[in-house]
Amino acid sequence: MLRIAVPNKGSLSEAAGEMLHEAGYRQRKDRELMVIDPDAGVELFYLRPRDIAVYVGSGRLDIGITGRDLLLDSRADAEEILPLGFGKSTFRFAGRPGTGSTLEDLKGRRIATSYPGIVQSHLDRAGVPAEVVKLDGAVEISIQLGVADVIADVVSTGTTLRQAGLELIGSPILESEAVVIKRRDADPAPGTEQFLRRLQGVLVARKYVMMDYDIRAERLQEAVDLTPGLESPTVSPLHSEGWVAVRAMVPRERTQSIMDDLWEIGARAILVTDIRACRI
Ligand SMILES: Nc1ncnc2c1ncn2[C@@H]1O[C@H](COP(=O)(O)OP(=O)(O)OP(=O)(O)O)[C@@H](O)[C@H]1O
Ligand SMILES: O=P(O)(O)OC[C@H]1O[C@H](OP(=O)(O)OP(=O)(O)O)[C@H](O)[C@@H]1O
Ligand SMILES: [Mg+2]
Repeated sequence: MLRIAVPNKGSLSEAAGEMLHEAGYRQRKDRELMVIDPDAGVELFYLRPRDIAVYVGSGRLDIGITGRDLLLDSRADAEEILPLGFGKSTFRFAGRPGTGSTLEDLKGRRIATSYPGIVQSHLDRAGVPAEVVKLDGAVEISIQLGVADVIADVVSTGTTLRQAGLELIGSPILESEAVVIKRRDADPAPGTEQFLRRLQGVLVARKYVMMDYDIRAERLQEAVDLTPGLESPTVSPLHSEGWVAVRAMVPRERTQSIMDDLWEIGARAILVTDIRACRI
């Protein structure tokens, strides 16, 4: 069975659970640490997100869901194989106003972070010597409390930084999101392809809707240009002479504007439905 590591807590756990549920995997009850789903051929292990790359990198578990930033910080022998589109964040330096505006301004400073691996590599690459202070969390307050001059942390909405009166320094160190990982340079374990196909199906079902409409045959080409589908739209004859029915997947975020444009060229009976599941 495919052994999969899943976040048990923190920012990624709920969204990862939802995605696995939508992909048809059994959900954990209460706070089970392990779930066996014999029908789907997987064993799910609920672990701290920070530890997931370590388990996968060591080969104890076949694949895992974690954050790109956590993967890189761990320096584990694991690699990203599929981005999942949730848990998005950036990783940034910040300090009190006036601390500096570029990476070079961090020279000789004390930098507090829960991600010392990322920060140290970034400083080494840039040739900027600084002292990295490892904290477990709530790093934004460390400057006020006098243990650091600068912080490096996950920024999502920016609210925490604003509340602490801190300003961003330099450009983003990293753009992160949840990713599927496997052991680096190892052949994918049996069942990996099927797992990825299921998750890709969820990603597509979230990103696209199905659009159906009727159009006069002579305007079909214009309509198909508006709704080219993923490969090619389905076109079927209608009982009424000179009309055809078209069915195509369209990006969810463009649904309304595509309906406006279709209407303008004479499409009628435009219907939009959610895709519950798919394999592309
Ligand atoms: N607002 C956010 N705060 C923290 N992490 C976030 C946020 N948005 C996305 N993430 C991502 O979630 C992962 C961090 O999750 P993790 O469970 O380690 O930390 P956490 O959510 O801060 O939980 P904890 O309370 O255990 O510190 C990283 O990949 C990070 O990029
Ligand atoms: O930009 P924002 O939307 O404000 O989110 C980012 C903040 O959220 C996280 O902290 P969390 O609440 O997980 O506490 P922690 O620092 O103890 O991990 C993260 O470490 C930042 O502090
Ligand atoms: Mg946190």
